[in-house]
Amino acid sequence: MVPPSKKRKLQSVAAPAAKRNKNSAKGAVAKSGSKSKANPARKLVDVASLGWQSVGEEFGGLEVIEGVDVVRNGGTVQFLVAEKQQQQPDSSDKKQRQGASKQDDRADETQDAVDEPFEGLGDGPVEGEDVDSGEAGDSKGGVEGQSGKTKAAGKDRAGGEKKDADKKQKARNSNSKLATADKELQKPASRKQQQQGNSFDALVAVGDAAAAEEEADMGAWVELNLSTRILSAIAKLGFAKPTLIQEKTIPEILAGEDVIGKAQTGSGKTLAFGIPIVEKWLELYEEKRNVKREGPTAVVLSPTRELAKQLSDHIKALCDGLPTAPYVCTVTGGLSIQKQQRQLEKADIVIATPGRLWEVLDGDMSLQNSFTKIKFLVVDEADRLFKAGQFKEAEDIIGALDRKDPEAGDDDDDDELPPRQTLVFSATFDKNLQSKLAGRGKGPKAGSGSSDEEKMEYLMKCLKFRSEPKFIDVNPVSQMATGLKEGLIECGAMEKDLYLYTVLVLNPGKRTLVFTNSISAVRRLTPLLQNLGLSVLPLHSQMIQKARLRSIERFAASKNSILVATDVAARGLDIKEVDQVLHYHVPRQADTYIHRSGRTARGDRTGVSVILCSPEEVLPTRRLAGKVHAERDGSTSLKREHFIETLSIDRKIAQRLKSRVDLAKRIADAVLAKEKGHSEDQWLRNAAEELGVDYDSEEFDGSAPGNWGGRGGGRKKKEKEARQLSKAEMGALRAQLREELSKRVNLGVSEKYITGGRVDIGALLREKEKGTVGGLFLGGDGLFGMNL
Ligand SMILES: Nc1ncnc2c1ncn2[C@@H]1O[C@H](COP(=O)(O)OP(=O)(O)OP(=O)(O)O)[C@@H](O)[C@H]1O
Repeated sequence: MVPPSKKRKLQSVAAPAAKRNKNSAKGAVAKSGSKSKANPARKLVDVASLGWQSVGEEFGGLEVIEGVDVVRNGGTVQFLVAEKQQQQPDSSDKKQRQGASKQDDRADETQDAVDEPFEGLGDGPVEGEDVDSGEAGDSKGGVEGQSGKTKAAGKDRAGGEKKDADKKQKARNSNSKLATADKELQKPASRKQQQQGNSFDALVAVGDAAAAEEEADMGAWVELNLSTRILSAIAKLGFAKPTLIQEKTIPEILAGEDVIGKAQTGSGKTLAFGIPIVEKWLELYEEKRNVKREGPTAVVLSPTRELAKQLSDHIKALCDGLPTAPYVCTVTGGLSIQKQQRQLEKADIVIATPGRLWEVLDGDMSLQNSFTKIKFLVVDEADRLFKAGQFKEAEDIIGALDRKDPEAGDDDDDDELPPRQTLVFSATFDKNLQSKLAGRGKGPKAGSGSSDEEKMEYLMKCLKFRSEPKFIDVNPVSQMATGLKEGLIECGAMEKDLYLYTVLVLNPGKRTLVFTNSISAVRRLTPLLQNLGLSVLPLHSQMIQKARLRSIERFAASKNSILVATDVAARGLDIKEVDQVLHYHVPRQADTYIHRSGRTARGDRTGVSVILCSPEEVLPTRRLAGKVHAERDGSTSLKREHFIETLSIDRKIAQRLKSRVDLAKRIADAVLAKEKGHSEDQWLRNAAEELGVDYDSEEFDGSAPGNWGGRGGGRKKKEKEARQLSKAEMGALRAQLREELSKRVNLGVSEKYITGGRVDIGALLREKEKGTVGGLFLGGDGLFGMNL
C-alpha cells in the first residue's frame, strides 16, 4: 500500500514517540530523514484513516505504518502524509461513500413506500417479513477482488487460536499503557459522521460521546484481548468498560468457542457478539490485506425488523470508529430481491430476519455457497425467533449454511462440524436448556404438534455447535433488570381505558411504552389518547415499515411521548430513557413480561413496569410474576406480592376523569367505525360489481331492525351506530370534549394543578415543598411513589 521508498516505520502505539519529542519546538516526532525533502505536498489526516499493518502474530499483534509523520501541534498530536500516498480512504472519502450509498437507500425507501406489500394478519413476529430499508453499511476498501490465501486464512483456527490469544493477551497486557497512549494519539482525529440512518437515540447519544472518549480509561477492555483498532473504535463509542455479559463472552468467542449468552435486558448483548465479529473481520481482511474475501463473515438472525435495524445501527456505530469497516447489510425486506442479492454479494456482516433472508437465498446457489463459509452464525433473541412463525425459515437457512459446496470436492467427512462459531443470545432461556443440549442428537421432532420448548430444543440441536457450547448466564438469580420496579393496578375489566389515562395523567412528562395484546387495541387506544391531548404513537406489525420506524424515531425523540404497541416492540428495542412500561393487557407469557418490562431500566437506569389487571387477572398475573422471580433467591419463602407491588389509585380521581375518557372513546370509535365501514362498503361494492348484482348496503349488511342476533351482534350494532354519527354530531362531541379538557380536575390535591388533561407538576412540586399541598399525590416522589 505504501511505496517501498517510504521505509520509515512507526508503531501504531506511537504515543511514546510523541512524548520523546514533546520539547521539540515544531514538534516533528518521526522525521522522514533525508527523504523528507523529496516528499510531495503533505497533508494532515485523520488517524482513523491511516493504514496500520500487522507485522505478525509473533510480535504480539504489533502494527506498523509507513510514510507518516507524527507532529505535535501545541497540545495536539497530528499526522502528516504525502498527499498522493494516502491510499487508505480518508474520513471525508468515507463519508462521501456513505452519503452515496445512503442516497441509494433513500431512493429505495421512496420506492419501498410504493411497493410496500400487504403484510398479512397477526402480530406474530415476522414470518415472511418483507419490508425494510435494507440499508447497507459502509463498504470496506481494498478487499474485494483481491487474490490470495483465502482458504488458509479462512480455515478454522480454533485450535491454534487459544495459544495465539494467550500470547496476544500477554503482549497486550504488557502494552496496556501503550494502548492507552494509542487512544491518546487518536484524540485529534476528527470524528466520523455518526451513524447514518440511525433511528435510535441511544446510538445517537453514543455518537455524542466524544468527550467521554477523551477521558476513557480502556484498561478493562484491554483485558479482553482486543486489538488496538477495535479498542479505539470502542473508545469512540464512549464505553469505558465492558458490561458483565461482554466481559464474560468476548474472550470465549475470541478463543473460538460456541457461546449461549444469557443476560438481562439492556445489558449490552449486541456488542457482546458484535465486537468479536468485527475483530474477526479485521483479523481476516484488514491485517492480511491480500486475502481474498470469501463471502460474509457473519450472519445474525433477528426476530423482528426493528431489532434487525437496531442491531445493524449498533454494529455500524462500532465500525464508524475504524479506518476501514466491514460492509453491514440489513436484510428484512423493502428492497427488490435482486437488489438484496447484489448487496449480499458484497456483505461482510448480514443482519436479517429469517423470512426475508430465506426468500433471497432460496434458489440462489452461488449466494448460498458463499454463506457456507461464514465464521459466525448469531441467533439473537433466540427463544422468540425459534418459537413463532420463523421456525421453518430459520431451519432452512441453517440447512443452507450446512450444505456442501459442490466445488469443494466430496472428500469431506459428512460428520464434519461446520467451520463457523455459533452464538446464541437472549435475556430469557428455558432454564433446562443447558442440560437438554447435553443430550444433543436425539431431540424431539419439530413436527407441527410440538411445543414451543420442543421446537426451541430441536432448533438448538440444528444449530450444530462445534462442541459443547459455553453457557454463560451472567445473572442466574434474576431475569429482570436491576433498576426495575414492578407494580400492579387493579381495575375493572371495562375500566382499563380510564385507568390507563389516569396513570398517564398522574405521571406526566414520562416516556411511556404501553403494551397491548392485539393490533386492534393499538388502533383503538392511539386515537383515544390522542383525543385526550396526549402525544401518542402507534406501533404494530400491520403498519408499513416506514411508519413503524417513524413511530420509533418520534418516540425516541420526545421525552413526553407515549408509544402504544403490540409485542412487536417487546424484544430488543433499545430506546433511550423509557421511564415506564404499562401493560394495558396482561402479557400472556412470562418471557413476554420480562422482555416488555426490559424496555425500561436499561443499563444503569431505573424504570417502572406496571400491569393493569382486572380482578380475575390478578391471581394469574401474580403467578406469572412468581414464575419470573422464582429463582431470585432460590427459595419460595418470599411472598409473591414482594415482587409486584400493588399500587393504589384513588378511584375518586379516576371517576373525575371518566367523562372526558368516555367522550374521547366515542369519538375514536366513531372515526374507526367510519373508516372500517368505508373499506367494508368498498369491498362489498366491488364484489357486487364483479357478480353483476346491484349493491344495497342495507341488504348486504343485514342491518334491518332486529337483525343483530348472533355472536358479535352487540359490537356490530355499536359500530353501526358509531358509523352513523353525522358530521354535526361528531362536531358536537368534539366541542364537548374540548370543554371537558379545559376544566380543572381535582386530583385529590388541588384543582388548580390540572388543566387540559395535564398536571402542572412543577407548580405541584413547588407547593409540595412548601408543605401547602395535602392529600394524595401519585408520581411526586418517583413514579407511582415507588421511590426510584
Ligand atoms: N460496555 C458498555 N457500556 C455502556 N453502555 C453500553 C455498553 N455496551 C452496550 N451499551 C449500551 O447499552 C444499551 C443496551 O445494549 P443492547 O441493546 O445491546 O442490550 P441487550 O442486552 O441486547 O438488551 P435486550 O435484551 O433488551 O435486547 C445500548 O444503548 C448500548 O449502546
